[in-house]
Amino acid sequence: MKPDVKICGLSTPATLRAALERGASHIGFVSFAKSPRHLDTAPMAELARLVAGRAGTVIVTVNPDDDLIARLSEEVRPDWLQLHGKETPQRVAEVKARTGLKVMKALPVSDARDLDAIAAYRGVADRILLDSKRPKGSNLPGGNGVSFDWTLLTALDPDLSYMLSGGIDAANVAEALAIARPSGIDVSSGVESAPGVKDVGRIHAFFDAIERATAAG
Ligand SMILES: O=C(O)c1ccccc1NCC(=O)[C@H](O)[C@H](O)COP(=O)(O)O
Repeated sequence: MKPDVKICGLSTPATLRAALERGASHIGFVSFAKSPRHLDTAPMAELARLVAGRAGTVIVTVNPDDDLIARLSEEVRPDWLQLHGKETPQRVAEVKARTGLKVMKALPVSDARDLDAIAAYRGVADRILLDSKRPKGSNLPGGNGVSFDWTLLTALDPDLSYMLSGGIDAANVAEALAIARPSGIDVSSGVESAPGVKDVGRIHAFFDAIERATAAG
């Protein structure tokens, strides 16, 4: 089955259009000042208008306070908020209740024990996103272009609907899908030519690789 595909950290109309034309299910915009992919609210809202019903618009935030959540929700009108910090299950529930938006909760994984955290968010978050842990020296909790051991995920309940992310690109996405069998794949660095610079050619190569992998069964 074809996985959902989230292209994260888009910041130009041309790369956004390429992702939409190739059938991205989710388009991610980053609201985190330290990120090379950060967008202020006004340009984010402008790009979000181009998505308009063609995919789910996701705003990625890290431990956002209520003011930021309100501003992003009102000005950008996303479908999803992705919480990529240390938000508790209670905070996820509160954000959903305050905004009425769907929430994707990112959980960092480096070993099997990290998967224990999933239970507390299941049924609270609308989707779980399993990402690599922040590597030493990085000040970003995501978008680092590093992967983790996907074989850990073979132990998960097959009914868990989650997105796999972290260091995925056109060269390894077939392997990621074959090993982990996630219901969705998320990519950022793997479709960039430099940090924060999305590349139309790499976006096409990424979708080509997914199409080859899923056509092969
Ligand atoms: O992408 C960022 O700059 C970012 C900053 C702060 C929090 C989260 C961020 N990205 C979240 C994502 O969903 C990325 O797509 C995910 O971490 C995978 O990134 P990559 O390994 O670069 O493909």
